[in-house]
Amino acid sequence: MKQEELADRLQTGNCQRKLKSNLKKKFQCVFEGIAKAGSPALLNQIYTELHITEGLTREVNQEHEVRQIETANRKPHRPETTIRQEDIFRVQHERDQPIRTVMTKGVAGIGKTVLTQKFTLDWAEDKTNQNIQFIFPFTFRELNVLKEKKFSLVELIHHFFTETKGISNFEQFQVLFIFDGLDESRLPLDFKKNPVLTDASESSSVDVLLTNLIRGKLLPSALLWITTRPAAANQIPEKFPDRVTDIRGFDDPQKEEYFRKKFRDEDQASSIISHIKTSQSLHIMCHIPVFCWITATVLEDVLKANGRGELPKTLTQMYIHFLVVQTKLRKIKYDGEPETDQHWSPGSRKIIVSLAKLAFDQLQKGNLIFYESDLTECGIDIRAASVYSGVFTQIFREERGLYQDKVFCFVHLSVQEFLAALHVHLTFINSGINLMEEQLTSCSSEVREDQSAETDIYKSAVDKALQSPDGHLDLFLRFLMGLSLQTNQRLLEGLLRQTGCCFQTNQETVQYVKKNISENLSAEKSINLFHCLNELNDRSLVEEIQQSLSSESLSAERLSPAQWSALAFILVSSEQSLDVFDLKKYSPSEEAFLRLIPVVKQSKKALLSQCNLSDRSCEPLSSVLGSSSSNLIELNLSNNNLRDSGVALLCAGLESPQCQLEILRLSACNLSGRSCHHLSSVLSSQSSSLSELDLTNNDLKDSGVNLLSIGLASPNCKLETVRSHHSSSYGFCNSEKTFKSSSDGACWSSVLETRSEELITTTAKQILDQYLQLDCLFSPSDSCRLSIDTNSVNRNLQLSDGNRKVTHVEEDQRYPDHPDRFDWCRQLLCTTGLTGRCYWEVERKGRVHVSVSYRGIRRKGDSDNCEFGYNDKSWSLFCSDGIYSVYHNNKGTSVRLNCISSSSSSSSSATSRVAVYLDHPAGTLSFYKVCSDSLIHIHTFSTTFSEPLYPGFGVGFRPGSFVSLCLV
Ligand SMILES: Nc1ncnc2c1ncn2[C@@H]1O[C@H](COP(=O)(O)OP(=O)(O)OP(=O)(O)O)[C@@H](O)[C@H]1O
Repeated sequence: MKQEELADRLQTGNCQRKLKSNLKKKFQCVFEGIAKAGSPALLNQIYTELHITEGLTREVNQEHEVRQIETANRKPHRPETTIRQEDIFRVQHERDQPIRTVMTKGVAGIGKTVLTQKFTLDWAEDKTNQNIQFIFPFTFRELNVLKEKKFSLVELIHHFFTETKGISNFEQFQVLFIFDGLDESRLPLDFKKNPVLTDASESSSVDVLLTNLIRGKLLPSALLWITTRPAAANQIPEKFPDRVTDIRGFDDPQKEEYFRKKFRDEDQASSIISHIKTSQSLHIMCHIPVFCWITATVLEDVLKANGRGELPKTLTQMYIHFLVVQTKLRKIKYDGEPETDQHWSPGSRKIIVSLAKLAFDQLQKGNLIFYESDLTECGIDIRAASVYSGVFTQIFREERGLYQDKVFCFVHLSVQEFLAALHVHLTFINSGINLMEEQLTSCSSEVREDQSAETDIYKSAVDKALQSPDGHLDLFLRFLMGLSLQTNQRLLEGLLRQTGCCFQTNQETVQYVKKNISENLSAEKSINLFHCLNELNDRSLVEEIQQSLSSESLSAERLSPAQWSALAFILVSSEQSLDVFDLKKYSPSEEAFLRLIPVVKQSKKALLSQCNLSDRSCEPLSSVLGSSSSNLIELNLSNNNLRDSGVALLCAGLESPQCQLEILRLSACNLSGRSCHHLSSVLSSQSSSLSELDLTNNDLKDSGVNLLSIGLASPNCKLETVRSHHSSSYGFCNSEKTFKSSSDGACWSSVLETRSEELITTTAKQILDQYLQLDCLFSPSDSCRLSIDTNSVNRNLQLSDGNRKVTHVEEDQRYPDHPDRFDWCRQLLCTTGLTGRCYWEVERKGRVHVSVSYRGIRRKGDSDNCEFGYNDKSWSLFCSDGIYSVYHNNKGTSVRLNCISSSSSSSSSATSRVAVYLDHPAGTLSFYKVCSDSLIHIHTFSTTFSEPLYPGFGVGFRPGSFVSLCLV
């Protein structure tokens, strides 16, 4: 080796060692606001793994066409990949292209900065990624300050990392640049206009250096890692990042791990964890690490006070508590005063008021690091600032800048955002000035004390936040909304002069936020406005989200996984009851289902029928069923292509001792007898709570029923109702058979009785035989006697036979006018709205509609809104001679009956019988043709009925057609 080369190597080694050593010093302690107080937290000790996933695509700033192609190409089954921190640049498969640029997105406080620090520390400690020779971690905060200056890339490196001054060419090394906090960037980053720069020794603005690094023109061999809050990600054109990752925060075990690491005392950690679990919203909120840290601080205080005081539920409440705790600590520590409820001394009030002003002024300007001059501008004396950072150690901090000059910042950006909102609020309360108006100088801001002035603040804050291209006012807006609630203001008593944001103002703000949601916003902006509604404690938040998704103003198709989890977070943390989860109200898709699993887990009843689910959904659903925190009691999975493989997965959860499920509907799930094997084992498991099982419209065959009966015969089986539908060799042609056990002596009793006896000798076949011999199709208690609502009968329908028969006639009948009367459609309704399980039969001749309808169906005129089956309020079977079609919401399907008996009455003069079985709670409506000894299944509607259903008939086609109610 030549001497020169050797010298170079030594030089490089030296620089690397020094850089590693300095980075180790810089990052081994994580500043959690306690550094000054004496016991810095070691990053390696507190670092808890985060859930990081590879984002499928960027969802922002895309051309319309590109979006369409991308949506079409997106493979729905592509599994979500979890990435470990140290593998952020590692390709998944050998054949994948190398990764040069990674963009990591994550909401405020999710741990982006800490993640980059941990990555760098592990490298500096020689643990990971040793193929990289130099890591240069930059923050946009620091780069903003150099906005006006000129550097070459090499000079910029030397400027921040003096250790590497001996190296003038980095091309020969594997270098990684980290740029943390793109959302904080004040550089224009104009990729269209900035000139191309390829020479690392040529001087230019920091902005040009950065755009060229990202373009790959400058130092193309270097790796780049950019982190950002999601709303600001669109500053980098989509084509540049080779990988986009999302930080999803802590999952439940990681939350616990965080608190166990933070509180070394096991008892203290356990009681903090169990405290958090008592509040659903707090527990959910803790998936964001910065909230874990704030919660830890707040709860430590709550526990000291023997658990007194209400737990914070919203973000604003959390930060208010945090501020109060800090003020209390300051009072005890520095003023030496005893702990009382009066923690706001004039001194602490003054400090917080000044810091809040500083926070707002600087946030407006986009500054997150402040110099002495910034502080003086805000009226803060520099000596006072040092004192503030010394006493409010967990709010404000003093650091040494590059040249050892003093710089200040808030301990976390979210704290600055909270205090900025507090300042806007305080200013209005104290002086009536609306700081959110366009001109921000106090002399030009109008002073208005009236109520509309207060609403104006919130409206203009919403406008401003929506205008911000990088979302830098998003969190601020959430806090401002939260502070408008009186309940929250009360928590700040002593700091705030009591105010009165009245209900009216609150409602107007809510309406304004909703109006904006309905306008075509980006997903990020909509989601932030949902957060705002949550802060405003708005009760219609859940419907608002459902409406946005179903009206496509928030396109379910284009939401990223992280955006879905934000929605799930908002839904779960909203105080609204989510007892019934109806997936169709959000988006009837597997994607939506998988993303909203936390909401499913919280609900008691999950309606997932006809939602395009496959066996892919069954594994996560199974783990919900098996989880001790799941509330699910009823699950409707009917009409999804789950197949046997799905049911097998589902059964693992059903067999779990934690599973509390009582009702399971698997009608038309493409199941064969194989599913029965698994279900049977669930039924015989001791812990199973299943009392109702619907397996209709599956091809179980005799062998399946046979297998099922083994479970049914188990002494552990708690099943009371099972519905199965099978074609069998026992003579039931494609018919549905309902077996119901109840104390009134219905069909299943014999099986159940047998079950309680000595079963060891009873074979499944015997049991099967027993119940197939039972000759009843429905429980007698289900049959119901209908009577016609005479006020609804159309004048061309004649009543006879004690009002049990209606016949189409030409001459008008003399019925009085009535609002309920169908004036044009030849229809009628029955008197009673049905909500349970009901069975009825009618005799018919000619072309008739046998229907059910909500009471609200239109009665006047000839529109689709009146006619059975042509609107969303009614479901109908149209029977002609030997022809059947079913209709709902203007969609018709004709049904072919394969049974021989179906052709027996095809003559137009013949009458025939139709049976209807409504299971309102299960959401099924079945029609049958009645043969002499059996029912022939025609069609089953599977849906969710939201109102009572009224049987009705349409006899509209030819005089002489009739419908007559039968006595069953
Ligand atoms: N992996 C982790 N383990 C333990 N604590 C963490 C972790 N990540 C973050 N934290 C805690 O959360 C706080 C906020 O994290 P961080 O500053 O990295 O968030 P961020 O995503 O960069 O936020 P912002 O977008 O607001 O800048 C940290 O100060 C630390 O207390």
